[in-house]
Amino acid sequence: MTSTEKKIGFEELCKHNTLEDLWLAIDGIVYDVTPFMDDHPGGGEIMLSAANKDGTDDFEDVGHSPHARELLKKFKVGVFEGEFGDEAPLTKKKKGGRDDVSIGGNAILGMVLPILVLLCAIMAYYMGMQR
Ligand code: HEM
Repeated sequence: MTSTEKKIGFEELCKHNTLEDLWLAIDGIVYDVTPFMDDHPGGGEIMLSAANKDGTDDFEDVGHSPHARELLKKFKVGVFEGEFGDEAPLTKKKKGGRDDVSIGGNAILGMVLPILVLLCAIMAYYMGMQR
């Protein structure tokens, strides 16, 4: 690594997460694999799954050949700096908001109501038999 190398953080990495513009962070190096999209033997789409994160495991899990590793070198744009986040900053969604609570409430109501109806039906049946 030299000091003139471009340093790329998580936020910048996540700005390039489409089929038309894709950067991957593999082993601490960031690669602009956009020109390779159409030529990738595994297809372009599969490389998208390694966007917005440390793509090292995805790359290694496939067992890429030394030829693939050699090819990778020419797409280098810089080195990754900092921490990887859980989600892409631009697509981050709020979790645990009021909507979540109301969805959970409805789900419970949807389960409890049929059980109550069933219990009432069973009680009514037995009360009818005792007469
Ligand atoms: C990290 C995301 C990536 C995933 C998930 C991925 C997945 C795959 C898969 C599934 C294959 C097998 C295709 C088949 O035979 O059906 C493959 C092959 C290949 N990939 Fe990738 N790939 C990724 C990134 C890359 C990158 C960045 C390069 C190079 C720039 C690359 C170069 C190759 C090459 C040359 C092959 C042919 C087999 C070999 O030489 O290993 N891949 N990849």
